[in-house]
Amino acid sequence: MDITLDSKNFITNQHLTISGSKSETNRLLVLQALYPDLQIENVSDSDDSEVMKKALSSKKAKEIDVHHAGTAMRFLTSYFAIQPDADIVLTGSSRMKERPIQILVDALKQLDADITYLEKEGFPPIRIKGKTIHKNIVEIETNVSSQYISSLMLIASSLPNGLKINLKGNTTSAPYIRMTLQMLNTLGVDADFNENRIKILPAHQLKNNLFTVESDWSSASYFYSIIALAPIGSRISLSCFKPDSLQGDAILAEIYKDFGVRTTFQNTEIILEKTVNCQLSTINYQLNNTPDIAQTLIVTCLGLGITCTLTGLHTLKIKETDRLQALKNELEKFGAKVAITDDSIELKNKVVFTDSVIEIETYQDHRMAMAFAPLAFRQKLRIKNAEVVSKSYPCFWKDLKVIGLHYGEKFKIL
Ligand SMILES: O=C(O)C1=C[C@@H](OP(=O)(O)O)[C@@H](O)[C@H](O)C1
Ligand SMILES: C=C(OP(=O)(O)O)C(=O)O
Repeated sequence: MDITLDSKNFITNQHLTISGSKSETNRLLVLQALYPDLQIENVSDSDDSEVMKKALSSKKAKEIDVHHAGTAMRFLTSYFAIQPDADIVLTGSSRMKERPIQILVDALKQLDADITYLEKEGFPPIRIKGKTIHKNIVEIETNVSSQYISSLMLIASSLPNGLKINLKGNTTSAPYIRMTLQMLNTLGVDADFNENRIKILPAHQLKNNLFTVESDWSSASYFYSIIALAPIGSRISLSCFKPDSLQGDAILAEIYKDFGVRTTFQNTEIILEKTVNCQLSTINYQLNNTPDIAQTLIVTCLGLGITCTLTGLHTLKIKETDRLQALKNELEKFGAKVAITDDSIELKNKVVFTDSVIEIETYQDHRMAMAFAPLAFRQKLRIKNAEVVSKSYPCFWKDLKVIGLHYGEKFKIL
């Protein structure tokens, strides 16, 4: 499905409820499989969480296909490795077969797990024969994906001897590791993280059995971008969010001040309001902690006529697509000059928007579709394969319609 966007009118005072964080949800689903008394509120409606639920409930399956869901692939690898009756093949989309998993598999093998590669060494699909794991010390590299570390942390308290994880190298996406740690602590698991050591004690049961998931800040990023590109006075409220978020992407409230967007917390809502026009001509961000908002940010900059350099992005090449290359390809369609390296992207000029329609390819990446949508304030867009958004945000197009963004004939509610 393609969507044509042509947005002229906008917006005051609309409200949206954003679904639960997919990162928090997918952690809790693993923990719920390990501690069945756990109850989860505000579960994510994302495809990635649906995939996770299905995988964890198909006890007799011989093969599980996680499609594009990175967290499901990584978290389920550890989960099945410690199920004594499991003998399962974990596979995914063709892109998933290009997303590395060796660092995690090697760490689990240090613990005596039985995992083999079925196609290419280091990549899914993998065969996992589960067993009881008695070892309790592991060393792991941290500069490729934080999901490997979270994956080990999620099974740690279910191991008879708990787990000590020694982290090696420069940690990428660190807030996601802290999210896992804080969630374990909130549930009453004894877990701590000091310098480069994580220590988690065994727990037969959880002390707290209810967890309410905060809504998804990465999903909120697209509304930050919309408000940044909208006229002064535009405003939208989103729920359910907390000032003391576990999600690193909550930094959006700070970052978007630079673009004239004020965030006010009111009970469980955030109110985003465009208060001033952005006076900046250029901006730099180091996004090693928050890779998922890189696409949103660079598109906001293009829309506002701000040049920018985003660094700390080496992991973007191994996400749903090579996001650095995909951004370069699509931004250049607007006349942008874009330079990429292995870990950065630079937008070098201000572009002139026109009356023509620009077609955006989405590369099977939900965030390509959602990040470009706010540019409808500047240029008519045709977003190809718009249904990709369901990986994290199935109601995205419907929600844009609710807040008054208008679409061409091809618009359909998903
Ligand atoms: O743990 C998580 O929930 C996630 C960690 C990050 O991945 P990396 O650690 O691979 O960067 C992030 O990009 C992804 O969307 C979700
Ligand atoms: C990178 C992402 O997800 P995952 O790695 O879980 O596929 C994402 O949602 O942007």
